Amino acid sequence: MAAEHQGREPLERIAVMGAGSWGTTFAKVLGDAAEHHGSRRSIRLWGRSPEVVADVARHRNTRYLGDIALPAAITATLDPAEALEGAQLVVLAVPAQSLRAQLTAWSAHVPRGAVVLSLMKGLELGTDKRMSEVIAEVTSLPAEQIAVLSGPNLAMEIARSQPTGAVVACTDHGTAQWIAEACTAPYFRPYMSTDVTGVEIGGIVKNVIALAVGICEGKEMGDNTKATVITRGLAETTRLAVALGADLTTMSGLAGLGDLVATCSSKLSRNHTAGRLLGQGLDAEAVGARMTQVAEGIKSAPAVLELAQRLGVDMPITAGVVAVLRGELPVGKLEPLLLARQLKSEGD
Ligand SMILES: NC(=O)c1ccc[n+]([C@@H]2O[C@H](COP(=O)([O-])OP(=O)(O)OC[C@H]3O[C@@H](n4cnc5c(N)ncnc54)[C@H](O)[C@@H]3O)[C@@H](O)[C@H]2O)c1
Ligand SMILES: O=P(O)(O)OC[C@H](O)CO
Repeated sequence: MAAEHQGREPLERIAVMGAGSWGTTFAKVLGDAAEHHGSRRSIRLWGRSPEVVADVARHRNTRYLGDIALPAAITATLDPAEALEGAQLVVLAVPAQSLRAQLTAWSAHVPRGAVVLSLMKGLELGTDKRMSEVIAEVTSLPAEQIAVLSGPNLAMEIARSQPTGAVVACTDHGTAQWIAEACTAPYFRPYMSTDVTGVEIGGIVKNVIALAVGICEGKEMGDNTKATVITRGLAETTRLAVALGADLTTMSGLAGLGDLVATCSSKLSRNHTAGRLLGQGLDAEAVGARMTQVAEGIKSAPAVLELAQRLGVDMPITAGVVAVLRGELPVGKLEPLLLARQLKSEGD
């Protein structure tokens, strides 16, 4: 099926770099998709923990996914070169702030014709670059070989085969379609887009807004408050995305509104959880110490704010979250600060 697009061959050899919650779950999606379509496929999962790699050999990743069984097509290795050898698709699922260093170490082993797909939802601190931009810089691959996937994709729900949608974006529609076909499973429905910027910005900023909603929850505020933060959060996400050249419609789609709603409402969300702890009075350091998995919004929030300020985009919720994270604003002052802002029209 995939061979019909851009002369690409069927997707049989995939490397997934990162054996945490999402890397492992997406490997499972790819394995289940191949099984569903009766296709041959080898999925090599790179992990840095010997225990996790040994567990995956027994078709489990207990640390991240409990007793969920993994498809036989998935094997795991500690050796990035072994994972990457001959890969047609390289899927990246490590914490955003570690990507540049890791990919630099791996890039000599990335096959030149491979497409690189980012699953990550973070903005690089210090450069304010999106993951697709970091990938382009480190690998020098052309845009048609760089794709991103985002949407309301809480890993544990997907690992349990609960249905969801996602968006695969690449400037080249054929590449997006090739990937979308390869990851279509009975419980996973990808849509295609050429709006890489919009899809990434939706995924990055929803983590910051989820921190804000988590703060509301930690302070035991009600649903009106949370709905207001979600809605105004979408407004500031949209302002940033459009200033960066994204399509407005992406923001009302799965990678915008869809992911924002999922992350802001779910107890499974690490960003939402981190926000709740902030709302209960813990400082950023104490919250970081409690988290066993990455909550990208904590590190990305200052980068999002810096990017917005550089573009002259107003992002008051993000600014408030950053001030709380930096310890510059007591969490109890966030609400009065946001409510006391100058009156404005809703569309502004
Ligand atoms: N978990 C989800 O539900 C989900 C869904 C969609 C997108 N994402 C995104 O996917 C990316 C990966 O998230 P995840 O949930 O798999 O994270 P995780 O914390 O569950 O796993 C991260 C993995 O990266 C590895 N790793 C490699 N280098 C690392 C380093 N320098 N520091 C820390 N860990 C390192 C860890 O060992 C671990 O296997 C994030 O950008 C996240 O926003 C996650
Ligand atoms: O657990 P979180 O907060 O990283 O969110 C996971 C996914 O991004 C939800 O789509």
